[in-house]
Amino acid sequence: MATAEQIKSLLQSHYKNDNERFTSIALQLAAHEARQGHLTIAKDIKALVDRSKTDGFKVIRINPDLSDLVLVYYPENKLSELILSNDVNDKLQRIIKEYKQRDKIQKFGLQNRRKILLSGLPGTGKTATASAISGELKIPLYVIMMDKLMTKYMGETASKLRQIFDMMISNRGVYLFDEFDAIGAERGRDNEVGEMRRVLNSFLQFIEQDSSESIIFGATNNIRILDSALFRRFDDIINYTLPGRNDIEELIKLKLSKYLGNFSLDNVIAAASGLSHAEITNACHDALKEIILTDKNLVTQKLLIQMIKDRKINFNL
Ligand SMILES: Nc1ncnc2c1ncn2[C@@H]1O[C@H](COP(=O)(O)OP(=O)(O)OP(=O)(O)O)[C@@H](O)[C@H]1O
Repeated sequence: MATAEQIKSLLQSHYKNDNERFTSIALQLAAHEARQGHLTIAKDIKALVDRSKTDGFKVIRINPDLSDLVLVYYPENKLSELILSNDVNDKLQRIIKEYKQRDKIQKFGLQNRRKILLSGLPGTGKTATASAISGELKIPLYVIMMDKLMTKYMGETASKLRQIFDMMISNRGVYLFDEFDAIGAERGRDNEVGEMRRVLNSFLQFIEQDSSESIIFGATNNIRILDSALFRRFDDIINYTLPGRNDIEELIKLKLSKYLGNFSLDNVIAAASGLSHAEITNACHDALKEIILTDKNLVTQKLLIQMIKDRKINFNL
């Protein structure tokens, strides 16, 4: 029989949504039963744990009040799939390292860095970063629907925000506030509407008080309009820039892999200069689709440049 202590630990990890701990206690239980000679029950517990690993922990309860405001994902992305500057990569690795060893850090009265502002032009990898961190840490990604929060729930935005911050405690995960400027615009700026000011003040208070284990990302294309009071509430600010020459080359090789023909990428890189990672990715996908539909094996220089130029024309770049 499981000890009362083990059952208590199982319940605690379940309520805290701590899958790693839950699994580890369940396996301890199986070992305990096996030592007692209860081999069938030990085998059953082990099989259940294995099954939950392959099925993934997909059953996550979200407060019904938030079900149309918070989307949940279980990404399997990795940071290595992103082309990032060394500086950005170092900062993200540090978030992962500190998160994984948060218990050790907390023993010294310190906190792992987990409130992060991502800033940069559209399509440079901010959302993809939140997804990759979630995949690396094997915790769910919760995306807050900012437009709904600010429009449909106008008048109750602050109380919804309160519920979202409560959820960070009960559902450990990566929380992404995309288009963060919707909340964070400077208090004096065009938000003479009292409600907007109240929302920002509430957010400042909630993020300051937050002591959950979740990772919070705010993402913005327009950091200059953010209220300066926000900056010190974040543990780090990470700046994303358009890809440089080497980044473009790496990105194209990553996206086209074995379908990239054997030619110098110099002219392609020149054509792609000024485009974001997302636009270059889309041009690569366009080129791939073209060779699939025309039964070709490799993407040529001419085709790739054409797809890049089409993107520039279509999107007026
Ligand atoms: N740095 C990157 N490395 C590799 N691929 C990238 C990178 N940035 C973007 N991409 C590709 O472009 C897609 C869209 O990018 P993403 O949504 O992360 O951009 P964003 O910075 O969040 O843009 P927005 O500000 O418009 O939300 C990604 O899913 C990925 O396929």
